[in-house]
Amino acid sequence: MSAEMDVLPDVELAVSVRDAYKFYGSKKKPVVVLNQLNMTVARGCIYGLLGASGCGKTTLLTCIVGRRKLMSGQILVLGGKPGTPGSGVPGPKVGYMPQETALLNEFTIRNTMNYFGKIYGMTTDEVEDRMHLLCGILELPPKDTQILHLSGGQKRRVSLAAALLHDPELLILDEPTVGVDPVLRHSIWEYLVEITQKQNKAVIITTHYIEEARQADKIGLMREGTLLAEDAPENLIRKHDCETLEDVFLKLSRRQEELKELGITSQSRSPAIEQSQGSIEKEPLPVVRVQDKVQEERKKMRKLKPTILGALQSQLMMTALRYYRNPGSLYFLVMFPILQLLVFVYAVGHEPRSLPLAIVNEELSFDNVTNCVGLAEPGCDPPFLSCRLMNEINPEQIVPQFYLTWNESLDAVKSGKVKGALHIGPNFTEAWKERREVWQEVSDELIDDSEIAVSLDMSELPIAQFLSKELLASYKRFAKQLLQDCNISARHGDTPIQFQEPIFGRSSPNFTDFMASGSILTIVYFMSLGITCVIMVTETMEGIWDRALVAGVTEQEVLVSHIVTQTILMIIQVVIVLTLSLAILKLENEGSILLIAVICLIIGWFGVFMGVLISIFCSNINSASYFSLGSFVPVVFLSGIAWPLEGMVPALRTYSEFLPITRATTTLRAIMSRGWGIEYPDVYNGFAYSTVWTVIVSIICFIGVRYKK
Ligand SMILES: Nc1ncnc2c1ncn2[C@@H]1O[C@H](COP(=O)(O)OP(=O)(O)OP(=O)(O)O)[C@@H](O)[C@H]1O
Repeated sequence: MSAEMDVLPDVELAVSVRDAYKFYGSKKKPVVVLNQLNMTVARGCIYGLLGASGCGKTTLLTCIVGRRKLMSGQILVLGGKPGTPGSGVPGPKVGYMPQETALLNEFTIRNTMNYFGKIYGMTTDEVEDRMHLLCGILELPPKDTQILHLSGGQKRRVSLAAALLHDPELLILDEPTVGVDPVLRHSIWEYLVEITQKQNKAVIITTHYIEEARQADKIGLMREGTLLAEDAPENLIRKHDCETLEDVFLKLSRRQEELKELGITSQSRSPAIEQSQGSIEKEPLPVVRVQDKVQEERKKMRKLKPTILGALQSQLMMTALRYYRNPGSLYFLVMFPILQLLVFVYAVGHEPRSLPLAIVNEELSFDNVTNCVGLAEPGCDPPFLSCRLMNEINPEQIVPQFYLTWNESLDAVKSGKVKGALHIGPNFTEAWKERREVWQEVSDELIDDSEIAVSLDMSELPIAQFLSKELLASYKRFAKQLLQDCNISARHGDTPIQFQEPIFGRSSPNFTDFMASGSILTIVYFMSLGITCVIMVTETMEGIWDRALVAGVTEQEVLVSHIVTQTILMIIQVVIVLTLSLAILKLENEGSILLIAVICLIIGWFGVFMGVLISIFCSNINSASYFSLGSFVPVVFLSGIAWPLEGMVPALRTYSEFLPITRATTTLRAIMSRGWGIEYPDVYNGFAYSTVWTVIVSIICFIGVRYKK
């Protein structure tokens, strides 16, 4: 058989498949789907491909349109090998209606036709003319009806119209009449007969209605990856002495089983497969003239050439309509970055407030303890110094809860009622006075009496640290004031380390400033990644991606159109995030807004390409979501966004510093907090690293997109 392929292809053959072999899975455990299959489809012929579910029909059709490759064997379509330059397949020569409707719910019928028309390179007028014709033939609802509101059968007809839109030479229809009522099914067949007979086009059609296939000129009966027979329906019925095609199929299936039991594989008996040789003898079918306009239309159609511009226009139109008709998505696009930023700014990094602290003041009776009102007298010799100390505690930050004994206060800490306990002994004031007088010879006992014991719940580190800081500050204020009142320099009460005005940042920095740069980049990165990934996986699942490729646009061209569209969305989000964080929330920024915007855009692009990469390897939304969500925690914790890199285990730190978001975070922090420009290594390193990473991932995407599932 393959020798036949070496001679010049028969120009009257629309499709010729020889010894097609294909399996899914690994070489070790192959699931053979096409097994030395031969098939011949002439021009001017309707070829009905029949077979049980799962026998490999769709796989065969996708190989014919060039979307899948055979492991061995050959396919010629309209004289060329699908997928080779100049073959025109995939391309406008072929019209493909996949099994799934492959339509966008957000579109109207008109939008759908314009979308595919633009991909094919048709003008708006050409699309309008063809749409008008096809709407009549396929009895489509009004053109401005949204796909979402169509029934299953109506959607299939719109999908069929999309396959017919550009008037292709070869039509490949995977179950076009499912869910279509008998009357309309009849008129669809009439139309197919019309275009094959009058325009010499070829149609390959799969259907589950075996008797419907009697209207085909030739039938291929497929089972377990091979064709059991291939001939005109009447010939098959006559040859096998059956009454219906169904009987023929059952008879041939039984024979295949018997041959299998005898150990005769399809490969060894391939030449014996029943095929009609030479031209197809066909009974003239009772053709009802649908419309002679078809002929005129065809003359009007010029040679179409899909372009990247057309793909881009379609992509932009699709994205705009998706957001217009889906307010939820628009909300996600605009409001999510705003919400995320607001949550970050108002929830992270601020000093804790209203922390309950158990206080045991043995200097006072319990009644007096609860309020030191009137007891915190000024001067060098006040009666209750402990009340002076209490007054220094900021009640907005620390809420005192008074206890009688130290044990009771410790129990309160253990039971979680308070965050810590503070103890002032009965001789506190006396001890302080004595300390002041006998400064040189202070005994241990005196030091004990003047000490304030504090016991904290250290399980919540930030709170414990904050309480320690606040209590130390309160003590300092108390000590300094007392010294001042006693005419001693307040500086004696200070620690000998004096912190001057900071070189960068604020005197009392908060964690929000530290995390701001990383949070801005994380929001930009994950929003870009998420949106790109979801849109690309959805399009693949909806069959839109495949349809665009069958129309003749390359994977790379579709990818470029996606990247341009996603870039527009990403720029919108960067503008939102930066306006909110810098202009409205006024996060600390000492640097150039241009540099901030550029690093955000680079990370946004990195997110877009990572989204593309995930969509290449994940064939459904679930796995893509798991992948995206799973990468969130490592990115946040490894990039030094939440904790300084200096605090990481050394090996992990080396690895983290290699990551693009880590460098970009350091860069953005340097720009925003220190006002550094591009001349500083911390700044240009981040730009260089994230750019190189983005370029590497984009190259992988452009190569890998060919293998997109
Ligand atoms: N991408 C894939 N990976 C692995 N197996 C696959 C893949 N696509 C299809 N198969 C398997 O290959 C076999 C043939 O599938 P195919 O879709 O070609 O059958 P079909 O005849 O078109 O079925 P139906 O009439 O139900 O659409 C099935 O067993 C299917 O599970």
